[in-house]
Amino acid sequence: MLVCSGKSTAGRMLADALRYAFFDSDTLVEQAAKKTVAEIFEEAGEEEFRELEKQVIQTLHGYKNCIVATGGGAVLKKLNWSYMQQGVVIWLNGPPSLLARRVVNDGVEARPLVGGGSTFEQTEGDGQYQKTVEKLEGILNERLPLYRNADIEVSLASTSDDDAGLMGAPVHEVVLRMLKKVDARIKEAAQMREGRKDFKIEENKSLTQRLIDLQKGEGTLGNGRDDTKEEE
Ligand SMILES: Nc1ncnc2c1ncn2[C@@H]1O[C@H](COP(=O)(O)OP(=O)(O)O)[C@@H](O)[C@H]1O
Ligand SMILES: O=C(O)C1=C[C@@H](OP(=O)(O)O)[C@@H](O)[C@H](O)C1
Repeated sequence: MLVCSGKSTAGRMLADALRYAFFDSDTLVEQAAKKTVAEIFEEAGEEEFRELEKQVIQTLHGYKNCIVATGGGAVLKKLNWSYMQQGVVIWLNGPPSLLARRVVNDGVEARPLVGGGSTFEQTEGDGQYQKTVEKLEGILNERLPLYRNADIEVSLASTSDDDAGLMGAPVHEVVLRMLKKVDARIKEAAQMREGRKDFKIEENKSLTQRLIDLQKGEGTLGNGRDDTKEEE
């Protein structure tokens, strides 16, 4: 979820694959404020940006069948979590060394927290890259416990160890990883729902005995089937 993890790029492709609508919260904030994210940070400050971002996420949370790419700092507001968790939250997890390459490649100016803004001293070449890595490491350290609250974590690591892998896994691979994990999660949830529907307390062990077993750390509440019998 850090900057340049590909939330907008991969999010849009995921939405296309699912035929869902796609929203980019930074873009909606910019449209509402009629300023770029960098200008909002510069002129009104980060807190004002966070407030606008919260309003956008609040507006979007009621929508179904959509993918929302939030800004990397949306995790900072508790209220945003209550909106985001109406859906499935995906963490695109890549190391600062990788993301810094993308930031520098794009130009740091558009990313106020890592490069733009008047407080950041611009340097050339490797110095710029190194500074960006350090900045991202600092942000990641602060946010890691929050990113870990995501429902699904998708690695941005490339499987190729040549130059092509320096920018991370290609976007179609990232989208495939997201689809697989979302699919697995949906199936898991469906199985749990089925299990609950299947629950028959009158069969086999009594519910009281099952609860006693559970308290002792033995067995599960299960679905009413006799756990001691082999599957046929
Ligand atoms: N899987 C990828 N491989 C290589 N470059 C990528 C990948 N995903 C995104 N990028 C590039 O990284 C930059 C940031 O992508 P973006 O989707 O805007 O990230 P975010 O929305 O997380 O800030 C863009 O230049 C984009 O083309
Ligand atoms: O991580 C952050 O705090 C931010 C990330 C940016 O979005 P992207 O992650 O889409 O670059 C943008 O919302 C703003 O510059 C703040």
